[in-house]
Amino acid sequence: MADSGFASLPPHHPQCLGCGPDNPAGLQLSVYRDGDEVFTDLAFDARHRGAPGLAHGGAISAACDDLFGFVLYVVEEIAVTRTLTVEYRAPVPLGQRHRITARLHHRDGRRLHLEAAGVGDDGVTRFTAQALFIVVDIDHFSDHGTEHDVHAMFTQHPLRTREGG
Ligand SMILES: CCCCCCCC(=O)SCCNC(=O)CCNC(=O)[C@H](O)C(C)(C)COP(=O)(O)OP(=O)(O)OC[C@H]1O[C@@H](n2cnc3c(N)ncnc32)[C@H](O)[C@@H]1OP(=O)(O)O
Repeated sequence: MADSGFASLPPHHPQCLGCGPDNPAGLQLSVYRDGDEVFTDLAFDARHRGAPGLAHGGAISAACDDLFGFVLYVVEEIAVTRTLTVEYRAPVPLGQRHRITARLHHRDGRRLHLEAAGVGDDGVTRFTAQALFIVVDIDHFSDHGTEHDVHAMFTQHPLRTREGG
């Protein structure tokens, strides 16, 4: 459970693999904003198992990728992942809570350089991640989702489109 006093951020959409509350196969991240950073408190469970007792690297990567998608609320742009690098520094035990924090490192035109770290309640940093997101406009999504779903995703969110300002 996150500390009170931080702004809760809405999921990208209800079925999102990372943060959708209606996706039973998802991570169901609850994400908060703390100034220019976003964070989530996550304990991987049996659905995310890799080696016995340990979280799968793909699940850790998915958590980082989705959390980076919440930095967009800070940047106030729509962007998508072009590259994602995860450094697995130590095994992540199932059931052990980690706080994953993400932020914009710097921006270069359409390129958003992002960084994240996952730190256990015991203070151990078990993974870090860097990503390059590229700013896109809403048309990026409209070829694949229904018009209704795409507009619902963005009208609920304080994200600006490149065209919309
Ligand atoms: C609403 C948000 C939800 C968030 C959910 C969580 C995040 C996600 O999982 S998003 C889903 C996964 N990602 C995707 O599906 C993206 C798929 N890729 C694409 O659609 C395209 O490659 C896309 C849109 C990223 C970029 O394509 P395009 O718009 O043609 O850009 P492109 O011209 O190739 O590159 C844009 C700029 O980035 C630069 N660039 C591209 N790749 C790199 C790279 N690896 N390193 C450095 N620079 C790069 C280019 O040189 C270019 O620079 P400039 O503007 O100065 O010329």
